This record gives sequence, structure tokens and C-alpha cells, in this order.
Amino acid sequence: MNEIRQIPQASVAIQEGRIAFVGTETEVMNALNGAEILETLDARGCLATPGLIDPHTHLVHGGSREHELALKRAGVPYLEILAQGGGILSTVQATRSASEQELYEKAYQSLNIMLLQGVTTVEAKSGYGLSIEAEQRQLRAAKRLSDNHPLEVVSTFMGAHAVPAEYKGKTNEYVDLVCGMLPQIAQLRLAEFCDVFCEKGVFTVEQSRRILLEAQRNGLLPKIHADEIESLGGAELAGELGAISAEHLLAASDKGLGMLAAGGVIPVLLPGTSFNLGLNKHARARDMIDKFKLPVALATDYNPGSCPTESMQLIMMLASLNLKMTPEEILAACSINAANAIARGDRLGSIEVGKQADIALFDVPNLAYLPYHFGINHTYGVIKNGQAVVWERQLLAPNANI
Ligand SMILES: N=CN[C@@H](CCC(=O)O)C(=O)O
Ligand SMILES: [Zn+2]
Repeated sequence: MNEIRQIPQASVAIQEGRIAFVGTETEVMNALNGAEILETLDARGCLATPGLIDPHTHLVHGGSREHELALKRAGVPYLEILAQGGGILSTVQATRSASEQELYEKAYQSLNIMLLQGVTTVEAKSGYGLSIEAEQRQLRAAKRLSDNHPLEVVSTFMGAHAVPAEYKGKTNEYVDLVCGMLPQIAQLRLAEFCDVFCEKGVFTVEQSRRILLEAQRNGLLPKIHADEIESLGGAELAGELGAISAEHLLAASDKGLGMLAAGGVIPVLLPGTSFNLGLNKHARARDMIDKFKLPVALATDYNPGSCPTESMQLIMMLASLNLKMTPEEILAACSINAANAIARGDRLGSIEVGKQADIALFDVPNLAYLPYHFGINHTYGVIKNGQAVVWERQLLAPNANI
């Protein structure tokens, strides 16, 4: 995770949205060998990194939850607010009563904020509908966002995010319903991944296993919100199933971390969530990297409850502060490892010949400056698929001349 190749005075040649050459300016000019250059972008000495990838968000939802702030700050635990019908369930109400267009427009604004932060690809989970109709509405909105916004949106079905009020006390029946939703979600190609909130008082390991096995049967790759609050065995389940990723993991056991490594599962850490919930506990990133050799990824967990921020740059700072990750590890975690956590590692996540030209430009003197100087946006420009979509810190209209 510390193997970052840095090139001073670098240049990148882009052809039809792909990286054709990368190296020093001289190397790239030599490689071009007099070929015609249609357009030149001067990055003005900025730091160029792969476009950042946010592999865990709850992007599409209705409403917001600032009314719960006082409860949270008074120390009422996250799961207690949920058990009282608030938390996720309050966002379920707001999402169910929003139209697809309203969900789309709200999420579009969030995508703009993410893009201005240097993010070029984002994963988006459903899970605030909790009925076949409302889950599909969220996923359809995500699909339209991916079609219409410069950012690429990758969808995860998370019907098992909470047990809806109408199934209170009947979790197994709700699990049946979620399993029954999967064939249609898969058939309509509304999601590539399936996630479950495996947590005490939400879905047990056994219920999570049932849903994720059914997801695999339908061609969806499993993800798990695992061991966030209690050490329930979510990481072990992720390892057993060979899930693509396991998220949160604050309470994961050594056995669980060993099983993640054995199962090729990517840990997606969400330091913004523990920060915003005011926890003194953090995911054991150092153990994951040093002892278990796990390829850690980082994400915002953007959602209206436990982590209302779209800022990957804040996450970088928190990964340094609370997870004790190095600047190099942080960059790997927000780029190539994040790409692999959403099955995009072959196309995205690094500035390499043949890959899609997704590049973020930061107005900073070096890599360590990114997690160091915090609370401001360092983005100068963003190139998505070979096109400048942010320049001089501004969003550009499609086909803008710069
Ligand atoms: N932990 C469960 N789900 C989200 C929170 C969603 C919410 O509170 O609305 C998370 O990843 O933190
Ligand atoms: Zn989440």
C-alpha cells in the first residue's frame, strides 16, 4: 500500500478517453514522436492523482436528519435511535414519500460536490425504500444519475439495510421478501452488488448469509456492513462467502481479519462515521495493513445519519489522524483499492497506460499536504474519461473550451 510511484514534472497523453502514455514530460513527448496533439491542458504544477473513488455511499435518499443531532450529542446510541423508529427508518419515510425525480435532483447536487472534491466514481446503495417499489425507485435514480452526470455511479442493492416498520418483530419474513426482490433487481440490471447491515438488532449472520447467497445465485457480488458496533462475525461471513468487500469493521476480531485476507475481501474503512458518531473506537487499519496484509480502501459512507459528508478530502485527513495511515496508503486506499472494492480495478484507480483517463488535480505541493492541510477543498481540476469536467475549481459545462 506504500508503493506509490511519483513522477516529478509529469505528463500524461490521453487518446480517446484512455491513458496512452505517462511519464516525465520529455518521456511523453518522445513517445508521442511528433504525433498531432489536439488539445493541451496545463495542470500548472498541481499534484495529479487518479480520480478519487468513493466505494461506499448511501447517495440516493430523501430528507435529512439534523433533527436527531441533539439526541446523538446527548449520547443516545445509534442503534437505540433506530430501535425507536428514527435513524435509518426516518430516512425510509422521507425516501418513500419522495418522487424518483426528487431523489435524482437531490443526489445530483451531492454528485456535484463530490466531483468538486476530486471524486470521479462513486458507489451508491439503495436501502431507504425497503419495499420492491421504493428500492427500485432509488436504484433507477442512481442509474439515471450515472447516465447523465459526469461521475460514474455504481449501484448496490441494500434491501437489508433495516427492517421496515411494517415488519417489526418479523425479521425472517422480511428476509424472505428481500430474497424475493433479488431476481428482479438482477434481471433489470439495477445493481451489481448486494449489501446487508449485519449487526446486533438488525440482521443476524445467518440472515445475512441467506440474503448474500441468494444474491450470488442471482449474479450479484456480496458486500457486508460488518462488525461496525458489535463483533458479530460479519467479517468471518465476508471471508467465508468471498465477498468483494467488508465495510466498517471497527469491532472485527483477529479471526475475522484473517478470514478477510484468506477470502480476498477488501476492507472498506469509514473513518468519517466513527468521527461523526463521536466514537473513541476506530477500525484497526494498522493491524489490517501490517499484520494481515489487507488492501485497505477508504470511503465517505455519505448518508444522512451517521456520516453526512461528501468530502473524500476530509476522509483522507481522518484516515491519517485516527487510522494512522500514511499519505501513500491513503492515496492507494482512495484510488486503486477503492476501484477493486467495486470491481473496477481493471479500468479505474490508477494512472496507467490503457486505463480510463480519470485524473484529479490538487493545488498542493506534495502528497502529504492533502491529509495535512484540512477543512478546505484542494481540487483544482478533474478529468473524467479524458474530458476536463472541473477546471480552475469550477464545474464545467459539457464541451466547454478551456
Ligand atoms: N450502518 C448502517 N448504515 C449506514 C448508516 C445509514 C443511516 O444512518 O442512514 C452506515 O453505513 O453508516
Ligand atoms: Zn453504509
